[in-house]
Amino acid sequence: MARTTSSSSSQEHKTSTRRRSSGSSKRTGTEDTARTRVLSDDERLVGEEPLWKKLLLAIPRGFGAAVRALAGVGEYDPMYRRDGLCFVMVVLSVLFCASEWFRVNGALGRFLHTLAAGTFGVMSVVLPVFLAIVAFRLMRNAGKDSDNPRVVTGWVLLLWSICSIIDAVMASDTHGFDLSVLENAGGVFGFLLGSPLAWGLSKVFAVIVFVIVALFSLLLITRTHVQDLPDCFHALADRLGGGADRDDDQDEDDDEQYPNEVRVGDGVMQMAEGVPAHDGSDDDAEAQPEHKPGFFARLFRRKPKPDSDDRLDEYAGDEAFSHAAKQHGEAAETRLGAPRTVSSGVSPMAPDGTGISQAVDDHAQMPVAPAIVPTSRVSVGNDPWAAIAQSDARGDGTQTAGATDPEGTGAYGASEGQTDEGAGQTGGQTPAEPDESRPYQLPDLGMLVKGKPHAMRTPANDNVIRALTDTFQQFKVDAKVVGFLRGPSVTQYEVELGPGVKVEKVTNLQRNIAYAVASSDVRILSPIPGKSAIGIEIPNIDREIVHLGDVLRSDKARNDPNPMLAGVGKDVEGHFVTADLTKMPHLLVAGATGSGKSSFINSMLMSIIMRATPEQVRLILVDPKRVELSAYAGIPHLLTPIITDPKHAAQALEWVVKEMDARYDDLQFFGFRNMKDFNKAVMEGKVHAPAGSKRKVAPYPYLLVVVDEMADLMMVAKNDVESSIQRITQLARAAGVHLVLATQRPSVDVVTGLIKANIPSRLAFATSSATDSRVILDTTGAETLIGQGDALFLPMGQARPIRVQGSWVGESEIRKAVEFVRTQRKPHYREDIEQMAKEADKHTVDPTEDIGDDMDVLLQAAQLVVTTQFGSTSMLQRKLRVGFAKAGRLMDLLESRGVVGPSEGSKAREVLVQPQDLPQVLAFIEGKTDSIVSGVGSDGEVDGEA
Ligand SMILES: Nc1ncnc2c1ncn2[C@@H]1O[C@H](COP(=O)(O)OP(=O)(O)OP(=O)(O)O)[C@@H](O)[C@H]1O
Repeated sequence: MARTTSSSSSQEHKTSTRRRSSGSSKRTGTEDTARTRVLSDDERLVGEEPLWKKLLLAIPRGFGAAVRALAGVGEYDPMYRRDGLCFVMVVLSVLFCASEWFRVNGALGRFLHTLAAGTFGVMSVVLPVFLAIVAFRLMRNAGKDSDNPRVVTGWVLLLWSICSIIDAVMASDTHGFDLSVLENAGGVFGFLLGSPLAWGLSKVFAVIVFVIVALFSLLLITRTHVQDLPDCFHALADRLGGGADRDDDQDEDDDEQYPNEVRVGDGVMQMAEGVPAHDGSDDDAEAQPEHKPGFFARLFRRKPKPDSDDRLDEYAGDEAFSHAAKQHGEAAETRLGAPRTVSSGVSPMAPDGTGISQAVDDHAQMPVAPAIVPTSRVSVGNDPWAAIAQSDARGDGTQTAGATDPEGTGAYGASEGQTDEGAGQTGGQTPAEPDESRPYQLPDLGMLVKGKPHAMRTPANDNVIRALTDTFQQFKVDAKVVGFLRGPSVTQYEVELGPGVKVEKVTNLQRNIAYAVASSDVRILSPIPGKSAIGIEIPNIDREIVHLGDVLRSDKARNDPNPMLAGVGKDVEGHFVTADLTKMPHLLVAGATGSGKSSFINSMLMSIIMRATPEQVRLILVDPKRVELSAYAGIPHLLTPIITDPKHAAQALEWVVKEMDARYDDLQFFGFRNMKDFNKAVMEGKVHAPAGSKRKVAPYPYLLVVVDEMADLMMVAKNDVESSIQRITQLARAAGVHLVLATQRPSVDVVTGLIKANIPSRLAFATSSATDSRVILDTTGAETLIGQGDALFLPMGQARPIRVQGSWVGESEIRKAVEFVRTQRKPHYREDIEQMAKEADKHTVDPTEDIGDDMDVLLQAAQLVVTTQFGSTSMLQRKLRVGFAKAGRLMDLLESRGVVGPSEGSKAREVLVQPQDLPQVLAFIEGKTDSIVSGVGSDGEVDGEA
């Protein structure tokens, strides 16, 4: 990234230098640069204009330039030109108002009347209004996206067709050109087409033609497409006939769209006992009638500019591989290669080398294929050095990571208009009032950024091969790099041993290799599975970004209609990796802070937004960090507003358990083993509601619950969360409910044995220690990952984790896609989830109620257990001098507060909090804080940081 930035800035520098040298040599550097920029802007503006416009404006521009030159005025602001034009139109409007409406009898008045009436006939009377409207429009709308040409063309066409109609009716009987007749008909303007058409076709047909043209011009003015006309008529009929019909339609639409949402009190089949009914009337906004701007409103309204909303051109979250510090300058890079070349004694490279770099160049020019980029094992052949020498001699073709393809951003503009609806939280952006009668459209994959083609070999790889070979030579190990596989972030070098050489001779060199390649993250695989060779994985210094768009556009993803498919990234061989979330069926994502968890969750959610309709997948997003998932606020896939309060999250999980049970009841009732079969049978019309029931049987959507930070939930309501997760994970697969749990604290108190046992698929990003890696993957390895999306992926059923570079999706892409879906449908939230949370809040009892008079002794017990990290009842008996029954009760109280785990028979209980958290624990037991981790207590006395 750093290199890309510096090279682009140096490029800019060169360009400006070139411009300077071609400009006036007398100017100072600063002036000159500024001048170059202004000129180039202006040139760019003129260059973008079509030829006809340039020709048309050549004379006025030339005149203006001459006046400015004479008056000594500098460059003008193009805005003034527009204002000037509007001003002239307003003045003309006033003049024609005087001549046409008040018929002022001066010479100018008469001249203007002759001019207007001669041109427009009797329509000259509307000329002042016409000019005023056009001036008003130009004043309010400017720029490329203003639609001015279309709207002004519409108005001119309307005027022309009316003039032509008048001409056809009133002047076509006079065969010939008679200005006095035309002045009282459609003027010269109408005569041009009106009379000829009336003469050649008959008056009636000419009029019909012009009426059609007039209607078309109205469509142009109102920016209405022909296909929208039925909607317009429908809306008009609604307005005239009252809202009753509309409400019925709305209900029907909702029934179709959310078929499983059983309404309260509509006599439908009840869900299992205790399951809150699926109340379809769950959206406040639904009470408000949909409002689409009317026909006349659109005649004059200002078109919202795509960039007039709150969106930025670029977001901080667009940047992949962000570094806290960047290196600048080229000297450092030059120095890097030089000493090693000398020390290794490798012969200098041939200056006319070809081959390798050529291959790299070819890749650079390769069109971006939507299919899987084939990666073949690059064979270095018998003599790798020749190739290296040649490639280095060329010294080009390096693919630097970090640069995004600006063209790939796609020209997807924001949809028109935004409202406050659906935000409801985090001050999120607001979607337009969606027209839900239209079929739902998935966002176009072209909206996502295209990455560079995968490079199979770069000079950086050759440098590493040289360093490896040097190391083997220096330590007199008979081993040779015979090939390598370049992935986006890591390359696996294949090393073959000479006869009789022990594998340990290479594995023992790990630290020396790390030193030689200047990377601490060297991983040695001995052997590479399925090969008699050792694999050495070394991070690429020129990492590639794996764009989610490329993963989703791959053949593999395109050919899979599964709405729950997530684009994970690329493996070390450069193959795209996708994951079927239904098969996971639950996924644990863990890694240290900054390792790429949130980026993965973004990619996963974006995969769903891009591929699944809200009818197919519904989401519950839990974001205790509050900012990570806020971009998704208001998407129609959401079942509840994004949950940020960990306590409410625990309630939502409970709701999921009930929903799942209800689904099970349904499956049982209809005799299906899982939701997939049930949905299939419903689609084929093989499932019918029992006779007498009004219920419509419809496919169930998948339900995906994403928790961005599990630790926060576990701290608040460990037992509830754990038991909900356990129940969901055990049963959810058949019911189409799937969990994705992420945490940056992969310690045993967060990722408990119970959770681990029930979540079979794991995705480990870089961890800070081998212990953390073991907690997630049951094996080490994640601690050697290089961060920023580098991950070990262990899907269910696979014995060994695969190394992947996670896919990246920028914030701008997320916002575009989110806006696209939000403008189509409103989210239909389930109120019962929120109700459960509210009721739980109401029922919150005094946290110290069950402790009674034992508070002091309980605090002592907590202190003992936490400081000794030993959860033994007999220890409490001894140290606190209490009986067995009391010690047992104290231990149960500690369990209910999440201090110790459940009883494990005669063994001591697991202690779930660390000694350093003792002050928070004591405050929590005393009821001063809401949770063991919360910083400030309910009465504000305790600071969790203490
Ligand atoms: N797949 C990726 N490709 C490129 N860069 C990435 C990728 N994933 C993460 N990064 C880089 O790493 C930074 C941190 O990533 P991210 O926010 O996903 O980490 P995190 O694990 O969620 O951290 P935290 O737990 O603190 O939220 C990103 O801003 C980005 O610069």
